[in-house]
Amino acid sequence: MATFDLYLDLKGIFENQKEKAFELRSGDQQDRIEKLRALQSWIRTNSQEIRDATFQDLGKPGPETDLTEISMVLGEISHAIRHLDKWMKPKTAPNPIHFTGTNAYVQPEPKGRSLIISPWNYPFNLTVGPWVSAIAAGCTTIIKPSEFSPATSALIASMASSLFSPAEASVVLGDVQVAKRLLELPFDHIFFTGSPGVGKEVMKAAANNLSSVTLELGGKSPVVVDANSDLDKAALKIAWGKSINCGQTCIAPDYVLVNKSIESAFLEKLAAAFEQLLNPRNKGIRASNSYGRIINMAHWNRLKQLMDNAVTEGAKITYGGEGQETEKYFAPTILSCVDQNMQVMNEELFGPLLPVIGYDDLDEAINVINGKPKPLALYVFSRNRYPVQQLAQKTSSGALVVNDCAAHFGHPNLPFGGVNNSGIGKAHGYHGFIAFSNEKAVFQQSSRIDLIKTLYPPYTLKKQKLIRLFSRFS
Ligand SMILES: NC(=O)c1ccc[n+]([C@@H]2O[C@H](COP(=O)([O-])OP(=O)(O)OC[C@H]3O[C@@H](n4cnc5c(N)ncnc54)[C@H](O)[C@@H]3O)[C@@H](O)[C@H]2O)c1
Repeated sequence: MATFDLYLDLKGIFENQKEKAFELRSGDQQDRIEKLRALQSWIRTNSQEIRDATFQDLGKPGPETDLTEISMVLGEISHAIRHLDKWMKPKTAPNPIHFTGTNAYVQPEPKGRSLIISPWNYPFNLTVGPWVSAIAAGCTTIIKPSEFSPATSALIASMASSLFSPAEASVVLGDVQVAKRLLELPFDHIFFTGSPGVGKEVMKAAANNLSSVTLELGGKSPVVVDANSDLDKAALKIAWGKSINCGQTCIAPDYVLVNKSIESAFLEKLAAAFEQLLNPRNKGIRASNSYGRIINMAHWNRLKQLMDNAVTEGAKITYGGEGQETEKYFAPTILSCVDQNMQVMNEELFGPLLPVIGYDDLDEAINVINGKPKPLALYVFSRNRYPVQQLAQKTSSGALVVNDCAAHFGHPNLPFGGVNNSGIGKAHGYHGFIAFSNEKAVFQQSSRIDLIKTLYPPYTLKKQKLIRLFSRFS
């Protein structure tokens, strides 16, 4: 397979996958497992190249790449290999009484030709992860990774070309224009990971062909810290969730709502937690080899402007606040005295800024959360059941995580995804497999007992009684 550049014939690449997509419908489990094993082996052999590429793109520390990019994808692959047999099997649909004698089951079949469009923040994980699901489901794939993480995107292109024919998997390198042109094609499924704004564009384009979509989007994921919580643990976990990839994580804690009775203690512990994680030898976080960089100057400037704007409007920087432009270094920064109307509370931060707002009553915190679009994740730290139950009942989010941050991403059996503005559809494990599969309903009438036939016209009195009887069992 060759790597494709900007203005090559995208339609040609798409057409070239038609026959293969048909061939893959045969549902050869062993064939899919062999492909997954080949991918697994390539990743294991080339893990240093992956580390180098993500370092080049985002200054990601090697161990962070191991944890959040490589091991996540390897986990996704081994989980798929282990469970593919079960996933591919038809699932019996139990018969109600009037279907007695029929055979009904759900047979997952590959949707066909799929498109994966991915972002720059976890450029390996969020491109190859969905691709694993597409392979497991038996789809062909065109992949458009982000233009803002060029080293990792190029590496993925070379991985694809060494493992697959272009008829099965093609990586198209390019920008928004390329993505838009790809979206004109009648894919059977589009798996998009990115911002809610672009997600809307993707869904509009998909509507022209009625292509199904999985939209893995972003937003503002809140954290609620209850008065009765383990503050040291909460601070450490929030600081970790925010410092990984410099906060450029879709499920990073975006802002914290903390009970006012513990607000000042929490602010101190949060600052101490950042120090513990990123500055243990007191040489400054900038010198830390455990902290990455902002993707580009446009995002660095966006974050600086957000921080300056908050300060101008009365927020206080209680920790951090410094940066270094040429290195694209931006310190983890805690903002207090934050107001709901500030810009930092009204757009996804996607960086190391962390506004902290005190609340008196849990309902106040719930109202803040419900005043914004439904988040991808909602975190709550508490020793009590009551606040957790209240948040579970009164708010909606892609995930509810209690006493931890971001850890749910790695759970192989949980669906990963948002709700409305934070996403449509789910990823990971079985849920990813299903995203790329059509759950075909198969219904086979019995040649011996056919109760359905007894309901056909003419509607004699006896048949009317029978219909009424059956409707009681429906
Ligand atoms: N839910 C998740 O799993 C998840 C994971 C990571 C990031 N995100 C979200 O992604 C966003 C950050 O990533 P980003 O800046 O790369 O997102 P983005 O939406 O700007 O870009 C994502 C991809 O879409 C392409 N694209 C951009 N504009 C397009 C358009 N008009 N039409 C078609 N394609 C277009 C880009 O080239 C890129 O490949 C954040 O909002 C973050 O929360 C979500």
